[in-house]
Amino acid sequence: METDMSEKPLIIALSKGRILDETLPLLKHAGIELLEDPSASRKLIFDTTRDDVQIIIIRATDVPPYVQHGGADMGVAGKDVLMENGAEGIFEPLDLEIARCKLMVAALKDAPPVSGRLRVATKFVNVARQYFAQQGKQAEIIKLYGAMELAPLVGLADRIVDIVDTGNTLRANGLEPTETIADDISSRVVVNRASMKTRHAAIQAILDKLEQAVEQRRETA
Ligand SMILES: Nc1ncnc2c1ncn2[C@@H]1O[C@H](COP(=O)(O)OP(=O)(O)OP(=O)(O)O)[C@@H](O)[C@H]1O
Ligand SMILES: O=P(O)(O)OC[C@H]1O[C@H](OP(=O)(O)OP(=O)(O)O)[C@H](O)[C@@H]1O
Repeated sequence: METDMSEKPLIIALSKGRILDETLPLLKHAGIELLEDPSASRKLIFDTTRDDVQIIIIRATDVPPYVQHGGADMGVAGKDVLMENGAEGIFEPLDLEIARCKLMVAALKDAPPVSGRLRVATKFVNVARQYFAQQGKQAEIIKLYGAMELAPLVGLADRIVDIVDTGNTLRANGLEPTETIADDISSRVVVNRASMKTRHAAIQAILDKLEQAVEQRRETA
């Protein structure tokens, strides 16, 4: 095992919203707490109660590339984002069991079957392309960055591929799920491959504490 000779703090990448909110209590168990409230700051990099750990707050979809290319040693990302991005160069050692949801295909309620090429609107273009190819269905994938539910309503697409939790967003827009692509989406800890070697002791200690926190929460749930 290589020794960590680095003086640099270990960097953990999180994204604003549910991942930050649900990961912070788990990190607290590892003695890592933010020294300031990120919602009251324009900063992107934050000191923590541990001198050797900093937290960066970036877009959810940017966590994999940051970790992959060493801009962060570790991070937390939704499995959906990891499936879309590809997991080359990153380890995925722990399921935090937070932000649970499904990745589904949806259509207008009672939509007739489509003959020929399906038009599919999504931000998960790689996942969608692969899924419809596996199903042997021809699909034209339309890349959107949000509000996918709108696309079938205005005739932009026949189907969407999106995250579904309660199903409220689909229902509110007259849509219904038609197929499940993945029913086990949750947020995972990801670790840069090189960091896993060079900073193994520090990273493993954090992973162990996070795992304990996940188990404790599971027992009290
Ligand atoms: N409604 C939901 N319920 C539960 N988990 C969800 C829900 N929506 C998304 N998630 C999960 O949480 C992760 C983060 O979602 P979040 O909405 O915080 O960011 P985002 O909108 O995907 O990112 P950004 O706004 O930066 O583009 C997603 O990758 C997914 O795994
Ligand atoms: O099945 P539901 O419980 O309605 O959840 C599904 C919705 O949640 C996500 O959006 P989110 O609330 O994260 O908003 P955003 O993608 O615009 O950030 C997703 O993009 C869906 O629109």
